[in-house]
Amino acid sequence: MNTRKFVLYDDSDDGGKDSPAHGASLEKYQSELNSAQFEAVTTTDGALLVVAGAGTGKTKTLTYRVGYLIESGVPASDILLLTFTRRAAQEMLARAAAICDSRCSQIQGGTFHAFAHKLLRLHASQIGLAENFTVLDQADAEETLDIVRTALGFNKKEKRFPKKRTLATVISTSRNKQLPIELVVEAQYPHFLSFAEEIEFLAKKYREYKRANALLDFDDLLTELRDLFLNFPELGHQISSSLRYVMVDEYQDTNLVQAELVAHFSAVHKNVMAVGDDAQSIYAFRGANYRNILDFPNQFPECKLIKLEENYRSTPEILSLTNFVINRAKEKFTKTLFSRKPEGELPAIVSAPDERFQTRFIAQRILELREEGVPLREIAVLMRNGRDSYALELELRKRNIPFVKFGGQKVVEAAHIKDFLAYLKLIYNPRDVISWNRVLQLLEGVGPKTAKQVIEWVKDSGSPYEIGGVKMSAKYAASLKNLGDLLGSLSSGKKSLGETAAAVMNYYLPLMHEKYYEDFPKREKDLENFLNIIANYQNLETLLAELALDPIELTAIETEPAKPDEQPMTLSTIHSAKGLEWRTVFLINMLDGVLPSKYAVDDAASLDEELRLLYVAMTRAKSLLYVCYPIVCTQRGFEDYMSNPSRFLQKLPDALYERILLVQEKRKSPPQLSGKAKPQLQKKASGGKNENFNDDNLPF
Ligand SMILES: Nc1ncnc2c1ncn2[C@@H]1O[C@H](COP(=O)(O)OP(=O)(O)OP(=O)(O)O)[C@@H](O)[C@H]1O
Repeated sequence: MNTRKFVLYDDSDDGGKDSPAHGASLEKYQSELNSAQFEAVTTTDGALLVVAGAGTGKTKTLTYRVGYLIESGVPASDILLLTFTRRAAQEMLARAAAICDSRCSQIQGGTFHAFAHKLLRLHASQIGLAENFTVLDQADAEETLDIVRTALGFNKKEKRFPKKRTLATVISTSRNKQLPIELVVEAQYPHFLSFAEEIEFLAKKYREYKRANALLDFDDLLTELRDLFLNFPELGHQISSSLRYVMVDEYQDTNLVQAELVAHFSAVHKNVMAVGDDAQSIYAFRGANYRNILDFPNQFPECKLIKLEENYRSTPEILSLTNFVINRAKEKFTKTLFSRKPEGELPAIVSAPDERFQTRFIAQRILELREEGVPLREIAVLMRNGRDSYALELELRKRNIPFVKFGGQKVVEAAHIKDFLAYLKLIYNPRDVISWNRVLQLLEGVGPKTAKQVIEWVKDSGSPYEIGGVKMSAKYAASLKNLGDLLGSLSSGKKSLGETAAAVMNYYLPLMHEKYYEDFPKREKDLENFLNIIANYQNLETLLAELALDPIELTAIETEPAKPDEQPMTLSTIHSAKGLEWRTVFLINMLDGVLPSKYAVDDAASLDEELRLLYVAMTRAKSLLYVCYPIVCTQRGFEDYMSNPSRFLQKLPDALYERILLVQEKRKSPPQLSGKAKPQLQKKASGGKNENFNDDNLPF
């Protein structure tokens, strides 16, 4: 890595001030951690790499290390803990606070992007960034690319030019993997190779456009911060001096820029700990490089390595199956995970006649588990794609089973919320062209052409909210003036965030009524719930940044508030289930083409990543694991076809699992399924006959 260091102050003579004072009572740590975990917690100085398998206590180790450092007298603000999601950070800090005290919640941290955002805001003026820069979320970044693409006339090429989403992927991959655009196009979109030069040019123009309009996309947050360290060494030194202890979770999913940032953060004190599991690397598609974890000892030559191999999460039965599955990966780093937990039930493979049966099986089984005393919050249904659970969501609602969903559509992706947020974004940054485009086109009669004219005026104007003065046909004058007056009056900062949001809501509701007449009541309810969420944020800047950096799931506002005495169960994509655990896990739609994805089957490295994804999913289960697939699937709502169970389920040793067949019987006891017959479980030891089931195998 080409990193130049400019160490301007000499901190070497600090009398060992980095070492914690060891005021912590070691007994607590010794009794609750195994010896490897204890070593990882108490080895605070220097570089440390903790490589560990699933469920071996990485999170626990990090949490206890935070507690240990704080109890040893390290000020919370000197500690940086980087996690993969904000949720993970919040959970970890809450757990740390339970071990130690509330000081733990004061440590610095969050995701790489959020921490980078915080530092860039803080130092914007010093490094030549506009202070009110806007963070582009994924959708906004694509819109911006579209604007640039259209301005360059690339959308009018005779041959099909790549769409905005493809362009965004190519540009982002090239930046995250630090590869030339041409190589990325060749590897991922060879049919667009003839456009490589244009894409390169477009990427350059996109960069310029963002700079000119004070816009930063996600990748910029990381690279701008990296550049801060490279170009402003004194400032960089000041930042790393303040970070005495740096800890990074999920290191296997960092990309090259993130690895560079870790080196910069820890450049002064050199106390850096990375924790990760190469078998759980599932973000290569976003530029993550699991080799970072292998390179860590090279990056930090005096690095100590600690392995965690005792799995505390799962029963030996679940562990045997997951060990077998991950050992099929072509490229792997062998770890021998073992469990001392008492024996439990074999994991089950459930072949359902069709998707409806799969859904009914899961809903019914959840109710049974609840009857048996398993709290709903200890149950999760995991899936490859967010859309895989739509039918199940309906069924759960029908049966009044409360759930939250992670990894599905985000609040900010829903059209009406996007509209609503566009006003707030304009109040914050009146030069946000994408938001202007959106809100202008909500006005009656205003189409893309008129919106463009107004935007051109806004760009050149010193007082962008005064759009009422734009020379336009009289039919728009009043509505433009209204809009400009609203935004202008709310931009003064005199109103609280809640009051601002309420005023926007008042203005927007009649427009929403026009635009979404069909399902207006539902959308209105969404917005009301969204206003409640907004009430938790301190100000507009924090709200917009956090929504972009860590979007809220749509079901979080759609679902009825959970009963206070019963926390909901979880539906989640596998990617969003990372780091979490539940007593019972259902994995649905385990079909070839889904997991592994049809886009991955021709490439060994991609197949390995899919296998790791399955491994992550299965290792979330503590006691019960159900791997389900429908034998017959339906596409476009009416065409049935025979599916293939995932190739990863083939040739599994019989001793590692049992099969469950779903049998439909007339009910003797009171009906639960709206008077219809309900499917019964029929367990079958896998003993030798594990060929795929078809309708003939099913006893009905
Ligand atoms: N030393 C220990 N003694 C008892 N239980 C432990 C110990 N270490 C971890 N556990 C428990 O094991 C489970 C898994 O731990 P944790 O979530 O920290 O693992 P992890 O390595 O982060 O898992 P993954 O990477 O799979 O998400 C948790 O329920 C945790 O409380």
